[in-house]
Parts: sequence; C-alpha cells; structure tokens
Amino acid sequence: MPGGMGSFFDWRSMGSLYATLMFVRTALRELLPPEIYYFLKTHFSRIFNFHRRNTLTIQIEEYDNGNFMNDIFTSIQTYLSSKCFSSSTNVLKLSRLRNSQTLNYNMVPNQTLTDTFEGVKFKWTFLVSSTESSTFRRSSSSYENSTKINRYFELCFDEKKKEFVHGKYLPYVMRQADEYKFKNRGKLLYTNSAGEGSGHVSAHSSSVWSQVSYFKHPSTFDTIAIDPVLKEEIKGDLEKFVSRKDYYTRVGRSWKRGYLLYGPPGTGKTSMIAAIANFLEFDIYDIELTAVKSNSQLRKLLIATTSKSVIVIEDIDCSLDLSNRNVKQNVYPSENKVGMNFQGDTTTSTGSSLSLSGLLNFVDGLWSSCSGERLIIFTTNHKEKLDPALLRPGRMDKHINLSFCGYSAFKILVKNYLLIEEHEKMKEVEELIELVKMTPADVAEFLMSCDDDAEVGVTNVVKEVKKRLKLISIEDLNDEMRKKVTLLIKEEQEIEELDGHEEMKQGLLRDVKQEMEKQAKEEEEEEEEEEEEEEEEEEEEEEEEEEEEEEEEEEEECRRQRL
Ligand SMILES: Nc1ncnc2c1ncn2[C@@H]1O[C@H](COP(=O)(O)OP(=O)(O)OP(=O)(O)O)[C@@H](O)[C@H]1O
Repeated sequence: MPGGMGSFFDWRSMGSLYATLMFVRTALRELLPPEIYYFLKTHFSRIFNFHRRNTLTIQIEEYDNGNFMNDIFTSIQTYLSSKCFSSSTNVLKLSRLRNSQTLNYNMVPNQTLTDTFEGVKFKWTFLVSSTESSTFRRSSSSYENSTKINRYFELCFDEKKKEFVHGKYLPYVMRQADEYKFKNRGKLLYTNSAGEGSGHVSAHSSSVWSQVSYFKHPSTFDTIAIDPVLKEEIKGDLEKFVSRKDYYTRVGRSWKRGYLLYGPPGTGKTSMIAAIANFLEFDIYDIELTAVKSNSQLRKLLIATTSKSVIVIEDIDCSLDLSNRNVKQNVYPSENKVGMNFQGDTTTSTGSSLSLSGLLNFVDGLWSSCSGERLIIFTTNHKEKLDPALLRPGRMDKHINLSFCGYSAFKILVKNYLLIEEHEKMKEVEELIELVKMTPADVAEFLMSCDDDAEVGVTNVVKEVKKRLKLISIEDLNDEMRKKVTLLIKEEQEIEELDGHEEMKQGLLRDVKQEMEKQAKEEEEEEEEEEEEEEEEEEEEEEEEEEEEEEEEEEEECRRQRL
C-alpha cells in the first residue's frame, strides 16, 4: 500500500536524521573547545525553544509556603467567578457566598478561560494536583500517609507583556475582585448602644461598635415614595459623591458628606436611610447619641468606622439639647451649650459630657483623616430646633425635606402596594391629597390593609382624604389656595364648581364666613375707634376755641379797665 510505504519511509528518514544529528552533536562536543560548544548549544536551543519561550506562565497557589491562605489566589478566584458565567465553558460550579444574595459560579479543575484586557489576551487555567506524604508517628511507631490537595491558577500570556501584566493587568484584576466582593457581600449594621450586639463583633471595632445583624432592609429608591425629581436629585448627588475621591483629595477635604433628613414622623426618613445604604452598598453605623458619654467616646466611635459606610444619627433634636445654646454667650455663642464647658468635657447633670462642640468636631471630620468615603445622615422632626452651626454646609451639606404625601408619592405607593398604575378614583385623590396632611406611612397603612384589592385600597384612601378635609381650616391652606377658595365662595355661581366635595365646601364656607365676620368686626371696631378719636379731637378743638375766647374776653376786659 502506497500510504503505508510512505509512512514507513518517513519514519525511516526521521530515524536516520536523528541518528545523524546525535553523531554530529557528539562529534562537536569532542572536537570543539567547551566555550564554543556551549555558545552554539545555547544559540541553537534558543532557536528551537522559540515558541515555548514566547509564553510566560505564572502560577498562583491557594496556600503559600507557610501554609497561609494566599490572598491573591482568593482575589483571582473572585475575579474569574465574575467572568465564568459569560464565558463559553460548558461546565460551571455553582455556590452561594455566605450572607450574599448572588449566585456564585466557579471554574472546575483543568478548565481554561480566556480573558481580554486592553486588547491583550490572557489564558487562565484552574488546576488541582495532589501530593502524597507520609509522616512517622512515634506514638504508634508507624508511618501515616496523607494526601495534600493543591489548587492553583495558571496565567499564560505573551512573554513580551510581562511588564504590562505586572503593572496593569494584575492590579486591575485585584481591583475588580475587590469591587465584586464588595458588591456581593452582606452589608453590616452596627450600633453603639449597649446590649444590642449579637456577640458577633468585628475585629476593627472590638470595643466601641457591636454588629447587630446583616443589613437586609428592603427599602430602595424604587420603593420610596417621594417626588421623582427629588429622588433623581438625591441619587445624582450620591453618585457624584462616591465618584469624587480625587476631587476631595485635590481640594484637601475629607471624603465625607452630611445629609439632614427632616420632616414629620412617618414621611420616610428611616426608609430613606435604608434606600441610600442599599443604593451605595454601604454598611450602616447607627449611633445612639444618648448612649455616648463624652466627646472622646464619640471620637472613638468615628475612628472605628470603616470606609464605605453610612453613619446615622436619628432624631438629633431628641438626643442632644441643642436649643439652649444661647444661654451662655461667648465669642462663639453657637458653639456652646448650657452646662457644657467649651474647653473640654464637663459632666452635666445627666451624667453625659457630650457637647455640641464635640458633635460639631465629629461632623467636621477633624479626626476622620481615616481614608475612605463616609456619609453622615442626621434625621429630625424639627429642623428649626437645630443649631445653625450644625446646619451649615460642610456639616449638613444637603437638607432633604420629606413631607406629607403628594400625588406623585401616592402613585408610587399605589404601584408598589397594589401593582396598578391607574384607577378611576385616583383623579379624586389627585385633586385633594395636597390639601390634607397625610403621611406616606398613613397612605401605606390603608393600601396594606385592603388585602390586595385595589378598589378597596384606593376607595379607603379617598374616604380618609375626605374625612380629613372636614377638619382642615382656611389657615392650613397656602396663600394661593386661600385666595382661590375665598373667591369661589364669594362668587356664588362658582360655588357649584366645588360640587362633589361637599364636606370641604362646608368646612371652607364656615371658615371664610368666620374670617369675614372677624374682618367686619375688626373694621367696625377700627371705625368706632376712629370716630371716637375724631370726637375727642373735635372736643379738644372746641375746648381750645373756648379757652381762646375766654382769653380774648379777659384781655378785652383788662383793656377796658385801663382806659
Ligand atoms: N416616603 C415613603 N415611601 C415609602 N414608604 C414610606 C415612606 N414614608 C413612610 N413609609 C412607610 O411608613 C413606615 C414608617 O416610615 P419611616 O420609619 O421611614 O418614617 P420616619 O419618617 O423615619 O418616621 P419617624 O420620624 O417616626 O422615625 C415605613 O415602614 C414605610 O413602610
């Protein structure tokens, strides 16, 4: 067979070629001086190993020599697990990281994944090997065999890219891994108040913070019911803040931002904090100010917070008496507080030496030279009670008013609770809801208690709004509304336009009548007063005239007597 003969011929030729080469090599080694021989050998092996030398392989083992976990291995594993799912491999390992919501895919042994960075291709392979070892046990005078599993990654790339890999690609991989780990970790909730901790205390905060739980509050910017324009503004502000590390460094400010959330109870201040933490993926440090005994303790708390965290002080007006700052005036009146020594910590009658100045320093971040971004959020139901020193930009950079439920907020709640966007009765709510003071919490309560029946839910809100309309008075309306309603009521034919809102009409009519009566009475009184004044003036004038006449008569009498 020609084919068979051909291959036989090839093998024979190759065999004789190999024998010849061996002969030449032996002859050269014998004949040439050793320096020349080794020079030629190196030169030729370079040519023959050209392909192999072009590729550099880096091995990254799970444990280093001292049997310590190799951080780089973990980071690479994380990085590759973020790439696994979208790769073209046909086998993947699935797991879930502890306290994480996300599914985690990993490579299986001997699997290869190609990654491209800045146009350069990298080949990653996950490998597992085992080594047998035997140890002599004196106790049993025998050898004990053990198997050690070695897991490692191999990174193969063009040797010319060595510097690129070292200086750019690997740092990029580490950064990406950190980001992925950060996004998929369980967020933590810490508190400083005694007795709240779960016993699980993180290393960095061993004495001052206790970890209450993993933070899993369901509130997000999708569920929060506020004016959509305000919502976008807040999200934009947060995104800008976290992306401006270089900016803060350049202008020499610590990377922090202060928010003040104010508004009546039940308008979503706590829900907003949770939504912010979920949006930024930050941990939460919830400070119970009443449990802080001194300025220095507050300082310690701040120092022990980690980067990428939200520091929360709720109901600031209830935690510190900030209203008496002007009782003890000095050069910095607003930086002082009654019963507090501006120079340092002085214990007050309540046993706490925490002062406003301590809090101001805390917010100023004098001691927060600790790196990383931090958001400080204060909440209050009474913004007017806060010291202006606290309110100024740099301390509370953004003031967010969370107020009563408007129509846009109502629509969000209806969408979230009842899964509908429109309902015929919503028109009525649109007209009236701005007139009554219903908080989103009030509305949410009605929407929750209707057992997912949209008709019942919306009807109940309409009923409640109408009920509250009876109670509002004209003083509750803003100037514009007041003018409008007064005009409507004065021009009788237009009163009919309020039909359908009988309760409101009656209430407003009553108020307007009262106000008109009051005005009429005041005008009457004013007129009476003016009349009285005029009468008095007239009387005075008459008296003066009489006096003048008398004087004239007297003078006349005197003149006559002299004559
Ligand atoms: N703006 C809102 N959007 C969505 N839900 C809200 C909103 N406001 C209040 N709620 C609902 O009402 C409940 C109470 O709200 P939240 O505790 O956030 O109000 P708050 O302003 O912090 O009240 P307080 O001042 O009494 O602490 C929440 O569980 C949430 O379901």
